[in-house]
Amino acid sequence: MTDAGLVLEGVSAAYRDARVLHRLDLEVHRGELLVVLGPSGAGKSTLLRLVAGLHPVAEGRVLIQGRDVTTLRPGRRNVSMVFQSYALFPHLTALDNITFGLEVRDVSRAAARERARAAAASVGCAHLLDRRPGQLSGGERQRVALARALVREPDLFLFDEPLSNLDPELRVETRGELKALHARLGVTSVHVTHDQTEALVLADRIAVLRDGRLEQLGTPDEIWRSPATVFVARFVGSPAMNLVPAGGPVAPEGMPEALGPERLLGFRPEAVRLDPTGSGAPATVERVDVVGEDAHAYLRLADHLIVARVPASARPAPGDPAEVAVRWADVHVFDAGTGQRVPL
Ligand SMILES: Nc1ncnc2c1ncn2[C@@H]1O[C@H](COP(=O)(O)OP(=O)(O)OP(=O)(O)O)[C@@H](O)[C@H]1O
Repeated sequence: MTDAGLVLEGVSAAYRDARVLHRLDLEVHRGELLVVLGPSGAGKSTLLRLVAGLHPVAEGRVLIQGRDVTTLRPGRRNVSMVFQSYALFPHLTALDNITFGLEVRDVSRAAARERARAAAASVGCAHLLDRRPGQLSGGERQRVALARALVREPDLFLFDEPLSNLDPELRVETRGELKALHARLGVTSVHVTHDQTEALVLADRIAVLRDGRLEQLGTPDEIWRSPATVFVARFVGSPAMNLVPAGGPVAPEGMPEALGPERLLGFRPEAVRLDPTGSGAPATVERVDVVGEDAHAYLRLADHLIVARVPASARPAPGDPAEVAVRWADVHVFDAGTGQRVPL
């Protein structure tokens, strides 16, 4: 038996006949913050709901700190879930929302209120306890929802896109606070998002989910530096990694051997150099998007469009000729058929 924070063993889930998770194996270390990252429909929410006991397990087992909870009711799993929608009761004050359900678990009313105040203080909403959800901003509601999750002192936190309803500035601020809170409490956490930046910033490790299957599990550094598949390579990074067939329009500098079109070469926009050295591939600038200090220059090379990230101050103009160079050290190689990374 393992005492990992959470273990999924060959777990499948379905809606009627449609299977949405396929024999997933996943181990989250105790105290770890794992981010499940994937596009819409990948099965992220289903995975969380299944761990919380809100969706049935079709096959396999779920273990929380070594305890098999596969068939346990949600209330018996000692798990706290924070939803995107906050899921607060509109007719109750923040304080009553936080303590709701605590008193039935053999905690006296006074003790429950004491714990609620402490939890609220730790997430900065102690001054809001008398208000109802309708009198709170989105960010304040999210804090109350967090306090409600905290006060239960769970073995496992589940976060279902808790930042997605916040405006960009508040999202960045709350993301930082969540990370600090996790570092302070050290409770095993699974956080679901489709936002790659959120995943890279928050996670100890990232599980990339695609069509109900695990595409890659690794630290943010591993996911960024050695994406296991074309899917991960393109999903993480914005603009997405360029991909061209080997032997095609771009010949990386220092490439040790010639590769055939059964291989794909991947390189990030920031790896593309536009300085004309006379040896790069000739291209034409098709479009330029300026994003503050950065510019994304889209370059046409025969049938291929690749994107370069350059300083806005040094950006080319649409219609300009350009020369594209990439260093071999910046290139990722994938199998064109399977999409798998090819070790070099
Ligand atoms: N109640 C339901 N009945 C039938 N199919 C469902 C139901 N809920 C979700 N699905 C399907 O299950 C798959 C996984 O959905 P899920 O909500 O887990 O994905 P997700 O990765 O969380 O997506 P999002 O980021 O959009 O929330 C999708 O194909 C979805 O259409």
